[in-house]
Amino acid sequence: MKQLSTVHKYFWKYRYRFSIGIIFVVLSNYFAVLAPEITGYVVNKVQEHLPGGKPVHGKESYNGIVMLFIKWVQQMDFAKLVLICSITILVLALLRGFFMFVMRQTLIVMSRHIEYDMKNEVYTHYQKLDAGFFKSHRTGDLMNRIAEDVSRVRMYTGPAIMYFVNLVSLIGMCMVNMFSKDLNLSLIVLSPLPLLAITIYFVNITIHRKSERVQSLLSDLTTNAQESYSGVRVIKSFVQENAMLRFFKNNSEAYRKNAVGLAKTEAIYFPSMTLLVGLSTLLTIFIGGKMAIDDPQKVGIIVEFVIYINMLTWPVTAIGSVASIIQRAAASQKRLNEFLHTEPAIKSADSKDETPLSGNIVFDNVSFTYFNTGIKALKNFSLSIKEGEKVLILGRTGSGKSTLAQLLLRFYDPDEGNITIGGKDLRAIPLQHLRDNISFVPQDVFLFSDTVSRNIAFGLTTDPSEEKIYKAAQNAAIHNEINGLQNGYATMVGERGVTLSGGQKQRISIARALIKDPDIMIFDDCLSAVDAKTENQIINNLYTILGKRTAILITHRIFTVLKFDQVIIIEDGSIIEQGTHEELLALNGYYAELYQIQTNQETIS
Ligand SMILES: Nc1ncnc2c1ncn2[C@@H]1O[C@H](COP(=O)(O)OP(=O)(O)OP(=O)(O)O)[C@@H](O)[C@H]1O
Repeated sequence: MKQLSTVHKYFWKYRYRFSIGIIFVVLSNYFAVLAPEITGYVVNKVQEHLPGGKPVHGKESYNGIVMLFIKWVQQMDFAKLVLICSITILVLALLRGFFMFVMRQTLIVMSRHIEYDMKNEVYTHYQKLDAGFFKSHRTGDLMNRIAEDVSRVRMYTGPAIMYFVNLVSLIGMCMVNMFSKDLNLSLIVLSPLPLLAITIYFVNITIHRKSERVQSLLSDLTTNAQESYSGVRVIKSFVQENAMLRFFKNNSEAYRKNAVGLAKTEAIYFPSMTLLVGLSTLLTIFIGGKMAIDDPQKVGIIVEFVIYINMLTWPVTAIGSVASIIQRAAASQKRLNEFLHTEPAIKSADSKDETPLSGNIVFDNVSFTYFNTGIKALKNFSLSIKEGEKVLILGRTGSGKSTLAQLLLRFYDPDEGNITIGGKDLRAIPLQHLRDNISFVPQDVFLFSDTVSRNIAFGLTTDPSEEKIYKAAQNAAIHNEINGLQNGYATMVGERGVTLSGGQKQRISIARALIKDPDIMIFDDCLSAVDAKTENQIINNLYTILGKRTAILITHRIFTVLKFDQVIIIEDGSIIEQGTHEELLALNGYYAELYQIQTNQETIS
């Protein structure tokens, strides 16, 4: 419960709506409890008119408004009295219904506003967290928090609060009326209700546990099916259809068993609830009936009590569900709090310094270990890149090349040593300013489910002109292919759109970086899926585009078309060779060997 105090700020935010909602709940119940009193009164009047009926002289206590109503109608003749009472009961029901409607309109709508605010809060927090956080949390888990957990907390901020206020006010009002009329009868007929509430609470917990299990099995089944569809080519080529089918059948069987178990529990739940409610009504009729035989003047009260018991049934059954909604919401809020209290490991500098960053990048004795795997990706790494220099970074797979780029963009901070740009430590530069000034083409291409042109313009704050988009695409050697798509630049790509080849995606990703037009550019192995001819075309274009910019090109290949000021060879997180193309050839090491292999291949092809 303590966990839920985090959402109370929202109740304060929507305090007017919240207070009006509570008033509506109370009003709807107030009109509801007037009806049994009038019914009791009219039943007494009917009893008096029956052959052998006795006049009722009891000093029944009525609500103030009901007393005034009785004073007004008791002068009327019998038929008119019954008619007016019936119309009044109908009007009270309508009033109750109206206030119930506005109560839902205020409290449930408030909970939807809170849900919206919470989703925004969670989403905004996701945006602030660092790359390390996303590596150590499963995407499914993160999605669950923003969808499932927020929905469960909404159930607390809306329905649970509404049912709770409803049941407290209705039970309170009914009890006041019942106790003031007959204390003993009240205690007897109300006695099964706590038992009903406790039973429902425990059954609800069981149902919840079972449905959680069914939910998780369903999610396994869906993942299983989804992997079978997306990996269909691997499954078929390895002739594993039967094995996959067996796996699916096992998952499916576990799901079936648990779903049937849940259905059985639910099948017992509703009839037993009705039975317990029926018991209360039966008790009222039985004991009240005996009392009415001894004293016919009590008939009105008995009828009133039967109505109260029926009225109380729903709120009492709701006690159990409200308790379990609150429990679930508390568990979900705990998960949300854990995450909302996670401080981003990478914090932006508290400075407004926005002096242009154009080069002079220095890695000074930098070491970095990935905390989740313990892999030391960079070891005492030192490198100086002057403004305007073009640097080629080569090395075997896993040698630490991408880590270098990620440290420069501050996805992570080094464990030891410093990285500076223009003499300023990265940690002293506002994060947004740093990233705005660097264009990065990552190794893993990601295209959003949007049009080609919007994917290219993604990093810009204002909509660029068509010409600017075309220019970026031309420089990335993808313009003609985009024009060849059915809807050209308006073609949808990503999950919902057309299937682009790996090389096409890489080039759209390059165009996205080029259109940003910053002073520092990093290309991380972004030509791996492009054929040699297109690769040459892009490299040639880069030669012109890069101009005076500082550029780092990470790759597995040597590009002789572009003249690099420095070529760096990394091995196991440290520099093993460094110099110009000519210097490294003269060294006769890794670079020379790679150059030799590449030249031989090019000659053969
Ligand atoms: N997010 C990560 N979490 C944990 N370990 C990582 C992570 N990223 C990379 N590593 C490890 O750090 C080492 C350096 O990886 P890095 O990606 O920098 O190499 P690379 O030279 O860019 O490789 P490639 O050429 O294959 O892209 C590798 O051993 C890799 O397994």
